[in-house]
Amino acid sequence: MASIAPPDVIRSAYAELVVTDLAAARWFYVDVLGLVVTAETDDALYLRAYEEYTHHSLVLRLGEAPALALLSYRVRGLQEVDAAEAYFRDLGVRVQRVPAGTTLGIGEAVRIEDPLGFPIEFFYDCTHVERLTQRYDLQPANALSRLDHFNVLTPDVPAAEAYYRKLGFGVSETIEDADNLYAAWLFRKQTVHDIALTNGDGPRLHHLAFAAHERGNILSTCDLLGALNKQGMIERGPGRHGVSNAFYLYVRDPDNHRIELYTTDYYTGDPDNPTVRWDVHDDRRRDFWGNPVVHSWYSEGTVVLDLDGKPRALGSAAASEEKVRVGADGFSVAEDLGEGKLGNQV
Ligand SMILES: O=C1C=CC(S(=O)(=O)O)=CC1(O)O
Ligand SMILES: [Fe+2]
Repeated sequence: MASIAPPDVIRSAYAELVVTDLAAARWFYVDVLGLVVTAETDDALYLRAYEEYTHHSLVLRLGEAPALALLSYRVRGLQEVDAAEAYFRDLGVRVQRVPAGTTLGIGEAVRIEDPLGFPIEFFYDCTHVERLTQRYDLQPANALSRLDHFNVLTPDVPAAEAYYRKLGFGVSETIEDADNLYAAWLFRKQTVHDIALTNGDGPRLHHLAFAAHERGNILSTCDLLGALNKQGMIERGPGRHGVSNAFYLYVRDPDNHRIELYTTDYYTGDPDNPTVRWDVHDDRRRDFWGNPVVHSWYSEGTVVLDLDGKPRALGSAAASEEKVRVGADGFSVAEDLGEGKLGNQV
């Protein structure tokens, strides 16, 4: 029997995070990160960045405990929502067809619990709102332009990569050695990724990333956090990634959700775009300048909910990048640490 074609995914479009204090979250995402409020209710905020004309790219919903409630991809038309329903019903995962307005501003959609354990949505129709690209009268120094990607923690990166390749995603970069594939970056839009797969206990969300136009926007967020004496919300960076080449900063929100600010990765749109394969022992892979990758960045993530809103149990990761190479700080494998010598010290 002919296999059923996957839906034509355009890009990672929005995420829904559960936050425990909506006012604190509003302060962080609106007053500090500069996202724009498209709509707000007693228990939810619908936010977008300055280049975005679709209703939102982030929903913050008040709840008991911090969690990821949904990762949502936009597809190329309503017929692709139908294709998603057929494809995933054939795949045998849990599928829900939800009516327009289930999420404010989003049309009819299909929601699944994907094979990796994540709550995923596919939609096309949505409410258009003012695109603020040239509203320089509104933009702060640290303005963000758009949602760029999701990064998820999963215990079996090879299986996850194969699943996303079958969905038509291209592989832009990997981190690997002879024994393991530790991480992979996959795309549908013509940049480095819409989804990154990070080796670790999962399913958990590692981070959501917003793109800025230039490094100065990101440095302005660093300055703002310092001025507010909230520099402790900076987890990693600023720095230059090896993978993706992007300039980056990772911050933790009041519920400890991880947000990356990200700029200047590269075009991946030609059909023969080559995959960049990093050796896990290359200390430039995670930070091109050799800055340390802090332990929390490898180990911490956000709980994921199923379609009934219940937290998913975690599977344990077989391999661990951190055990092989802590990352750009040059710590080498365990025996180097055992002798008290740093892998990169002469
Ligand atoms: O977006 C990203 C691009 C590169 C990296 S890495 O730390 O350079 O591997 C991490 C990341 O997945 O957040
Ligand atoms: Fe990222």
